[in-house]
Amino acid sequence: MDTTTVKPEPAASGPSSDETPPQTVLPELRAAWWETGATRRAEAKITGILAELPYLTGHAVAVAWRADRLRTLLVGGATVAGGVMSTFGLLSTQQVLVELFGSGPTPDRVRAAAPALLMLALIATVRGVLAIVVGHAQSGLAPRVRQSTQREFFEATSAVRLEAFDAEAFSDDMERASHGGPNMNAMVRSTADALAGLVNLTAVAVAVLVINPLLLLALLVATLPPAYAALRSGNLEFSSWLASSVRNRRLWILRSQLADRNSAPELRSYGLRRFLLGQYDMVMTAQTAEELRLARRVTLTTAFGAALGGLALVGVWVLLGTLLLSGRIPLSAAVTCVVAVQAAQNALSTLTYQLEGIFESGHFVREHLGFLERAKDYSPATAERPDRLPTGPLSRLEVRDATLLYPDRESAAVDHVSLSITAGQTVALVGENGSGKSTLAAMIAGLRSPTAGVLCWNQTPYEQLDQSALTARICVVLQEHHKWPYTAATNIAMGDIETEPSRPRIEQAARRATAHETINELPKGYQTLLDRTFKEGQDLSGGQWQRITAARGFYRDADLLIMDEPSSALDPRAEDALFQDLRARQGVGTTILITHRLANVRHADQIYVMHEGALVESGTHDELLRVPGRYADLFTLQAAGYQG
Ligand SMILES: Nc1ncnc2c1ncn2[C@@H]1O[C@H](COP(=O)(O)OP(=O)(O)OP(=O)(O)O)[C@@H](O)[C@H]1O
Repeated sequence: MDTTTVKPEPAASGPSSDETPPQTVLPELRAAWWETGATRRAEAKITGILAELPYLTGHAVAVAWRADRLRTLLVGGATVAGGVMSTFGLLSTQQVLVELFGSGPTPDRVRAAAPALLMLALIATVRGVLAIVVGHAQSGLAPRVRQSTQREFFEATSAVRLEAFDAEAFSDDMERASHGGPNMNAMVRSTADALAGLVNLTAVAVAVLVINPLLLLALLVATLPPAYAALRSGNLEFSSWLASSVRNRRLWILRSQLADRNSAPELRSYGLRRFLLGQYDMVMTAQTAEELRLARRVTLTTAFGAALGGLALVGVWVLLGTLLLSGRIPLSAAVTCVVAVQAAQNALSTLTYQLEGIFESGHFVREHLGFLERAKDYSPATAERPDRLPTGPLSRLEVRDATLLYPDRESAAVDHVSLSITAGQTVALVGENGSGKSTLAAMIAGLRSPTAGVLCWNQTPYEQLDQSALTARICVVLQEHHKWPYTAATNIAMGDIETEPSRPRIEQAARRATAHETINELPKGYQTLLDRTFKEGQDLSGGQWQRITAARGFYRDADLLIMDEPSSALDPRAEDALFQDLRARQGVGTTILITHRLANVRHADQIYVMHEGALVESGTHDELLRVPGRYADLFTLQAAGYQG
């Protein structure tokens, strides 16, 4: 996009050395959700816009019809009726003029024109009422259209397999499709308004035809060239708008560096002010140059359009003058034609504007529909298969030669891993960062499917089991937990959303996770909203959130509890309490623990050591310490740190 070479002032460019080449080209921004639509509009030819209209308007009508038939009928019916009224309005205007331009004394002429004038007033009133009906029906239709479209979208996003979110294209698609609701709404509204413009234009043409067919020629001369110019300058206006919005996005990025609380401490402590101001100058100079270039082209095209409109009007006057002088039309028809031209130009500008709207919002509607189709590729297709087996209580869990390769990654995150866990055992997964522990845990939890190999619950492969029944028997406390914007009580009770929340059970889970005191100290105790977006909402520290997350895990009371780094943010006392509780589960429930604090896994029945996706060692703590290996190395290293 931007290839302008703009060097920052040396004084303002901050640290630069031979190894760091000066930044001479602005880096491309990743496309924002709206950019694809706007770029498409900026590049579209008029024929391209017109070619898309039948499909888009047809879809808009179908969506509106499904959302609310009565209101759709009202909008369509009242719009057409309004157009019919416009025809009668013009015919009455002409009648008034015929009477006023007739012969005889003025009072007689006015009296003769009175019925047509009354008719005009009546038509204006009916048109006003019809406009209110259309407006009312449209406002009722809008929320229904938006709601049904958004629900469709959320149904798809909440159903797709977790793997979908690994695909970059899927996330981008999802971002763009998430705007389908408002855009579907806009498209339905634009379609209705375009219909109004079209009906009004037709109404004027019909009236003009009835008055004198020759006037139709004048109408065409007056309307077609400006319509062409309007659609053409639309492209450039879009390009110009795009350029300014890109500047705004760049500015927004810079604001997050120069005027933000989070960056403020580092900006000062590293003395980054001059460097960042230099970046600001570089970005804005290049961006402004691009905008000015486009502004010049927009001015030229707009001037061209205005000149075309002016020429068309001159053409109309010349044509009318010729027709009048040759006696082929009366004066009243000529004056009515002038009124008709005005009305037609208004209708046409509404029409072209709405066609642009349909095309632009239609792009996002297409994105939305495309996304729903693509989401089907990620849907758990077999989840509802009737032949799936129920999941009984866990007696043995097996991972057989399981491998998982993330998209766009060369090496497997989990590489041919086999292990087995017996009910009641506490098992630990340890290893360096990125060794595949969380990925393996996600497979065991049924959140991810292996690329190769199988996982079995009591000898039955996962894919033969009823998926929701399987995940109901497993609880995962994730390393990257989500901060749900609900009360503390709900945050815990969400661990078992299918059962009625029970306060004693919530408190018991909180106590086990050492969260009870923390919650009681909040302004509204368990009823405190844990999100500062809400009035009286509170935020918690990282460790306090971690306690709530652990409590949610305990609340579920599942056969298998998987805890991925449950204590990384806990203070030593809370950590000790948590692991004592987990130790008490040993022999009663099955637990998989992932942690880097190896002292916490000493009591595990089995420790699996992972390295670069593979399982490299296994055994109890004592067994693993007896032989030189990764576990012994890591443990000794950590222990030495504590001994000082
Ligand atoms: N969603 C993902 N898409 C692509 N690669 C991923 C994704 N999640 C993890 N990885 C990669 O897979 C490998 C294993 O990651 P994983 O999170 O399982 O490691 P880990 O042992 O749990 O690490 P840590 O101790 O840091 O939590 C890493 O190389 C990581 O970069």
